[in-house]
Amino acid sequence: MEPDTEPRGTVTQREQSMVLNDVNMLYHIYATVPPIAQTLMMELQRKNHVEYLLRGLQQLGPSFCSLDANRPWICYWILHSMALLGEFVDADLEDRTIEFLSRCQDPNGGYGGGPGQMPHLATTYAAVNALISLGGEKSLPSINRSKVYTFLKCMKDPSGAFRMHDAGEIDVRACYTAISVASILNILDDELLQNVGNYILSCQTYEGGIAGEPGSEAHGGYTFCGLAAMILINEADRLDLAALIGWVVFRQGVEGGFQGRTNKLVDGCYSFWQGGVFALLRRFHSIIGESPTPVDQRGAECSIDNTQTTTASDVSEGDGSSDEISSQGDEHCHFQHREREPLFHSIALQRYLLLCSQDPRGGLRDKLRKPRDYYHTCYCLSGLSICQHSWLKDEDSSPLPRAVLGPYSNVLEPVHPVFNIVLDRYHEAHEFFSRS
Ligand SMILES: CC(C)=CCC/C(C)=C/CC/C(C)=C/COP(=O)(O)OP(=O)(O)O
Ligand SMILES: [Zn+2]
Repeated sequence: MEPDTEPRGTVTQREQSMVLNDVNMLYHIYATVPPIAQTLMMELQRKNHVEYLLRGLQQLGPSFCSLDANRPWICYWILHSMALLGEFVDADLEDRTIEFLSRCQDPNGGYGGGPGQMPHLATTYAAVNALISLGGEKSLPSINRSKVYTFLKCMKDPSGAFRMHDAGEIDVRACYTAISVASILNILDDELLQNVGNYILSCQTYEGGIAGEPGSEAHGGYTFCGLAAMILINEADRLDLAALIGWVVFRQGVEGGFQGRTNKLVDGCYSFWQGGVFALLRRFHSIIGESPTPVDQRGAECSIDNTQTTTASDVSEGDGSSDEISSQGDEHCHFQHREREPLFHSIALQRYLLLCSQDPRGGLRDKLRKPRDYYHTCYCLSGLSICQHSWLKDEDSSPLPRAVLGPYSNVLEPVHPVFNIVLDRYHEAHEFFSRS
């Protein structure tokens, strides 16, 4: 038998070079086609994405069994993607979705993966975010907040952390989903808050990122969850933020996309889990009135160019003669306001999302050769929005053209990074739950 030559969970050099070959080949094709074809390749295929999303939502009835314990998630992934694209669903689909999610609500509080299923924190978070993404006067009142509160209290462990479900596992995901739901529904109190920060703190690893549980490996998904929860409970400054920033900046690969953890492949969904960490850090620093130190200040003295279309060659290297991807950043200058530059390479990430993750027939995916799915569609679009809106002076202004790769019509709605809900819907929910 062959000895195990690679540590468990680590990608092989062969897997890594296959991904790089695919990506390099596509970027090379992009660089050699005429400008009109480049524009097409870099365009967000809105119409096809909407068609793909609506097909998924229409299938959510009892016959939809493929992800039976995940149906509130499917609702959230689709409705949030629609909201990012600035689209609404029609009244019939809206009613059916609200009715379906109400049937997932447990009589004792919280939402299960389908009607009659055991309530679970992940599907409770998904259902609440789905209903908020839908918005409107029927959707928000359908959430039984006092019962959700009872459910959250039942999930609270004496240690301060949360369990995913009755007698289920304790982890950072459970802490984030509980705190996120409680916060947006305006039911967060001292009892729910008690000691949750200590648990999250115990999950920050020697690498600087956050793991799912104490002693595990730092991962983008859990780093997002841990930091977002710490911001919500006002304890983010207890984390070693310098180490966390140091960890996350090195998760962006030469392909432009992010990996979830050290020595793993890039994947489109981490555009949000890791890209969202930068948006959280920016938000946190603006709350406490500081500016995060840019890792790369090369753009500091450059002037703004008003070109309407930012092309992928804007991210190519040196004299532009090579199509190969280099691990070095680009030499382009974007803004005079260095305090608002993102700490990651936003244009390179947009290039990865539009060229590699986007399926031109609609939907987005992990990487080339992988199939599209609703999870990746949601988190790739969320990451794209984070990129486009990462250079703003404030959250209400529109992105500058140079911040947007491809035609300006690619611009998506901005998200609230803590909840991953489109900003308008977040404000509507915040207002609604503040008065009721
Ligand atoms: C709100 C909520 C429920 C958040 C979930 C956050 C999240 C995405 C956690 C990731 C969990 C994890 C360790 C995946 C590794 O999968 P893998 O080994 O297949 O992937 P990898 O090779 O990219 O690490
Ligand atoms: Zn993924």
